[in-house]
Amino acid sequence: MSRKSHRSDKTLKHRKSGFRKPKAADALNLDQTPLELTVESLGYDGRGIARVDGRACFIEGALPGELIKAEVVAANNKRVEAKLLKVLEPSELRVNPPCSIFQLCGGCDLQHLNHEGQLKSKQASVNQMLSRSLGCDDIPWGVPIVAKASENTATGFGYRRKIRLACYFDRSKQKLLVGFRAAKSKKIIELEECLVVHPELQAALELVNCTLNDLHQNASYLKSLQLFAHIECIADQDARSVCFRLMKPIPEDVIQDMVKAFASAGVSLWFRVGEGPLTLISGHESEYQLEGGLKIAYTPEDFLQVNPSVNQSLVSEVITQLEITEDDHVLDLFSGLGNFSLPVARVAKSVTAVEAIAEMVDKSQLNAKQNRLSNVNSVKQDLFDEDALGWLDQGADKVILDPPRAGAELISQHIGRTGAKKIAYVSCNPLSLARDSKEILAQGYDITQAQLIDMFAQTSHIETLLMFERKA
Ligand SMILES: C[S@@+](CC[C@H](N)C(=O)[O-])C[C@H]1O[C@@H](n2cnc3c(N)ncnc32)[C@H](O)[C@@H]1O
Repeated sequence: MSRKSHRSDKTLKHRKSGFRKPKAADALNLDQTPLELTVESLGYDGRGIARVDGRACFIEGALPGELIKAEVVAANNKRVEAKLLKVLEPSELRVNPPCSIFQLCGGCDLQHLNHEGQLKSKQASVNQMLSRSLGCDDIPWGVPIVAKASENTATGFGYRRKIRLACYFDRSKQKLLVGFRAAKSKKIIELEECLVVHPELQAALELVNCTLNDLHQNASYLKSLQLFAHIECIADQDARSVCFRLMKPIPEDVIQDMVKAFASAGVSLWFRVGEGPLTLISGHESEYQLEGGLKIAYTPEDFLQVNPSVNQSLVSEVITQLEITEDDHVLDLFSGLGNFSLPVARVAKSVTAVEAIAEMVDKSQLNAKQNRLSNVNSVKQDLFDEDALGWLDQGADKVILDPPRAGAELISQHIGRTGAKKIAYVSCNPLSLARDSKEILAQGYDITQAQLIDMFAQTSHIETLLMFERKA
């Protein structure tokens, strides 16, 4: 390809994304590029933000307080995108990323910032979004919710209990490549070691890699490997399981060899073939434990909070902050397998757990039964549907909201109908949290505390707990 045609491809790319390749003489005065910039803050996507000609300039890999040299790669009237060329004056919070594939892998994007800096920057980012949406600058921040100090997860590594691995059969190497997708690409980064995964999950990962490529090298086996779409691995101190998503069925002798290898390592084996059912091939359904001996059974495709130690701290914090008493009826919305409902039911008079996925509703009810809790009522309901408002009208003393990234807009607009004194909102998306908080305040509540939750250390993902109390 000639240099000319290469350039025109790039221009097209910028037009498609809403950005254009800036010209040297435009308002940005880009004949000065590379630019020297002072980074002001960290965006909620983990990129440093500086100002260029009054516009926000986003720079991957740059940290607040740093003086950097950067080259503009795209711009429009409101924003500029720049590539980091050199850090001239590093932040004192900058560290060498310990992972050898940090630059390639799309998994962690904040390993160059120390753990304390990650918490501070994430809090500043949520604070800015809430302040803007609510028109106030006095959000009452409490201490972040972190892993228990006694566990090795306190440093923000070795915590993750669930990952999805992509698969691709490389014909030239006659090998199944298993790993994470590269940043902004479909390329698979082969994964031998991942520093954020739980040690038990690391062991399961090694088993997957070795087993698949070492079982046989004959043509029929290699053909089977081409049918692997992706793999879910779940493991922590309580259980280990691996679920293979297959495009088509694979031969019985291959399955039997996999069963032997996984059974001898104590890992439960699951398959889902095409759109068929999730099937336990060998081993048993897993469960994780919460304080007080509570056991929550799950299958590999169920939603699980990824960081078990931080999850335990979060569950305890929600119960404490809600000040649940034995007289309380609690509404747990977006309740999953009962991660909050079950520990809350130990203290409260009753819990209504509402969740959209039928399998999880059934498991939540079963989990309650197996933990001898008779005061949990698990119901199936799409909480984005107007019908859901009927559950609010039944009333509650306390409410837990733990929605997916889209948030809980409809519920927030009508939350006052519950008459609840206190609400705990657990959010994995600061944007929908800021939007929904405005609705909750309009329903007659105040924010009494905000806490950052250290659920996703080393990555830019942000989890927040916001507590609301009904105005007197
Ligand atoms: C962030 S998870 C929280 C689950 C649970 N509270 C926990 O701690 O494990 C969000 C849950 O909301 C459920 N969900 C997603 N969309 C929903 C909807 N429209 N209505 C009800 N539940 C929904 C998901 O299936 C998932 O279980």
